[in-house]
Amino acid sequence: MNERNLKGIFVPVVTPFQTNNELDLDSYQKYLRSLLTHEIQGLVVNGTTGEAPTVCWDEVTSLVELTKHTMKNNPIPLIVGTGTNDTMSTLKRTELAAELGADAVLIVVPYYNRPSQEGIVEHFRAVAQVGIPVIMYEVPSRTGVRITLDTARTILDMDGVIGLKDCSGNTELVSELTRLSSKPVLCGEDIYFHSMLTAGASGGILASASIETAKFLQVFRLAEEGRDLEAMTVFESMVPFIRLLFKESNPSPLKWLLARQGLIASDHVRLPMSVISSSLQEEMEQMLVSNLSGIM
Ligand SMILES: O=C(O)C1=N[C@H](C(=O)O)C[C@H](O)C1
Repeated sequence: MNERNLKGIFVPVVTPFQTNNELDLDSYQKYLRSLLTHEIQGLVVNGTTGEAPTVCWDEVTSLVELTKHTMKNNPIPLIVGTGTNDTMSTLKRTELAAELGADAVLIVVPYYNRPSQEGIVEHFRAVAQVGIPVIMYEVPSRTGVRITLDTARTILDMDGVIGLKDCSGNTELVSELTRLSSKPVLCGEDIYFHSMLTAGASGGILASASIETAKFLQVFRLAEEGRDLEAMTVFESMVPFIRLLFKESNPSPLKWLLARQGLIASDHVRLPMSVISSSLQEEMEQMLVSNLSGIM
C-alpha cells in the first residue's frame, strides 16, 4: 500500500462480541460480507471502532486472519491498528501485523502519558522503520495531546509514513497540509467529512460508513467529480444520523444499529464501554421509523 491508495472510503470495522465477552466471529464474517458488497477502498481492523483498548493481540490475529480469508477473492487494503502509548509495544505489534499480511498500520498519537512533540516525532520515526506503511492518527479528544503543524509535517515527511487520519476536530490541519502539498489526509471525524473533502482530504476512515456505505461512496464520488452541491446535499441528508451515531461513545451506537439490522448478533461492548442509554435507543428507533436518512 502507498500514499496513492489512500483515497476514498475506508471502513473501520466493529469487533462483535458475544454477551459472555468472547469474540463473535460468525457475526464478524456476516457483517464483513455485507460491507464487501460495496466498492469500498479498504478496511481498518482494531481501530477505535474495533474497541482496540480491550482487544488482546491474539484476538486481533484471529480478526485479521478471518478478514483476509473473507476477502480472499476480492482483496482490498487491510489496515490494522497497532498504536499504543508505549513505543516498544507499538513496534512489536506493528511487526506482528506485518507478519500477518496487513497492508498498512494505523498508529495513534500516544495517549495518556502526554509526550512532547519531540517524543511523538521519535515514536513515529521508530515505527516508520519497521517496514510496513504507517498512517498517523491524530485524535486529541481521545489522546490528550495535540500535534502541531510542524510535527505533522515532520512525521509525514518520513519514508514509510503514507498519510494522516485526521480527527483533530476542525479543518485547519487538513487545509494547511493541503496548501503545503503534503501526503494524503483522510477525514476521521464523520461530521466533518464533506468540509474536510472541500479542504483537501483524500477520503475518510468513517465509522458511520458501516451503515451508510453507499451514501458515503456517493459523496466521495460526487466531490471528486467536482459536483460539490450534490455532494453536500447527499452528505447533509446523513447529518442527523451521524449526530445520533456519535451522541454516545463510538462504537456503542453503531453496534446497536448493526445488531438492530441483524448484521451482528449483539450490541455487546466490553467494559468499561457500555451499551447505549435507553433514551438514545428511543431516538434511534424514532430515526428508523421516520427513516431520517433513508437507512434500512
Ligand atoms: O475507528 C476509527 O477509525 C474511527 N474512530 C473515530 C473515533 O471514534 O474517534 C471515529 C471515526 O468514525 C472512525
